Amino acid sequence: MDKIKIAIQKSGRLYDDSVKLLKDCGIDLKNGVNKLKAECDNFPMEIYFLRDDDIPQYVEDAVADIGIVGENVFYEKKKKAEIVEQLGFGKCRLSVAVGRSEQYDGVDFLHGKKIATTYPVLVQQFLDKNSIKAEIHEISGSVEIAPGIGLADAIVDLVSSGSTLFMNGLKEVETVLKSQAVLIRNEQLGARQQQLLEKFLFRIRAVKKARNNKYVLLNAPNDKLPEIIRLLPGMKSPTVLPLAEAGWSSVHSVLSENDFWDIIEQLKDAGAQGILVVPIEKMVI
Ligand SMILES: Nc1ncnc2c1ncn2[C@@H]1O[C@H](COP(=O)(O)OP(=O)(O)OP(=O)(O)O)[C@@H](O)[C@H]1O
Ligand SMILES: O=P(O)(O)OC[C@H]1O[C@H](OP(=O)(O)OP(=O)(O)O)[C@H](O)[C@@H]1O
Ligand SMILES: [Mg+2]
Repeated sequence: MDKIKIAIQKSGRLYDDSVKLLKDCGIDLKNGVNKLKAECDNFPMEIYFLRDDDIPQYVEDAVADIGIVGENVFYEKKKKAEIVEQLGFGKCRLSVAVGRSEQYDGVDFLHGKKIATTYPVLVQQFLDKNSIKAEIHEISGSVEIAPGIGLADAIVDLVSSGSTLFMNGLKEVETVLKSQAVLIRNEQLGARQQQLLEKFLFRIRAVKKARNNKYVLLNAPNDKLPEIIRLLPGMKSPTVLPLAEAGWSSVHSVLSENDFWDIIEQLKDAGAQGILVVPIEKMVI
């Protein structure tokens, strides 16, 4: 086959960001409503829409060459596939939670307790690592309700804002795993699929870099330029262009999202004016 086959979630937390990533990579998928398979005009890729739990198995079996799935599911399923890239979305953590009124003072609390979860493998690993013996009660959803209805003493489930725990009278007490969406690949890709994966990865990295950076334009009096340039890393070094008004320049540069607010404040203090911040669509270094 001359195409690379990718499996993504059919609907749920990862669907929108997975489709957006493909689109930002310039891959136009033509999917009719409710279709479980999509093709693309402008990249040799076929897209399968699946339950996220099934994606690692499909990738191990080479039904799909690559897939997008949460690390939580990837490590729970223990299938033969390889993580190739962290994708920066679907960020959450797999955590232990107990009733808000419980007096929790360490993992020993879990000794002899009943723990409800959708992640028995990861929970067992966590218990073994901490030498805790507890009973794991596997359920397939609505885990947060378990302590309230007497089904379990604690739960292990995904948390991001914490509002589901809060609404169910629970508190988060331990982190079992930090997770985000990852791109996984079959371990024995054919030469053509490997080549297409590398092309796709090149685009993903350009999109990720662009998302993590901003393009900054500002005006500055020429006598302040040395200090302002010192604050700006740029891809190589900042661009400096003269303004129509004598004695002033326009400075252009790229700033990482993480350092952004700190550096903007310092730029203002150093005499920068009219600071504009613009999103970057793609970034290739
Ligand atoms: N609250 C959250 N915030 C961010 N990411 C999350 C959150 N909850 C889950 N995720 C991530 O998104 C993945 C899919 O979550 P979702 O709740 O859609 O799964 P699901 O109900 O099992 O879906 P499916 O129908 O495909 O089996 C999770 O495995 C996890 O990696
Ligand atoms: O900490 P929070 O921001 O509240 O998020 C946590 C919730 O999000 C996920 O469920 P989701 O809403 O995806 O529904 P699901 O249980 O049907 O998968 C997860 O299973 C938690 O229940
Ligand atoms: Mg699922």
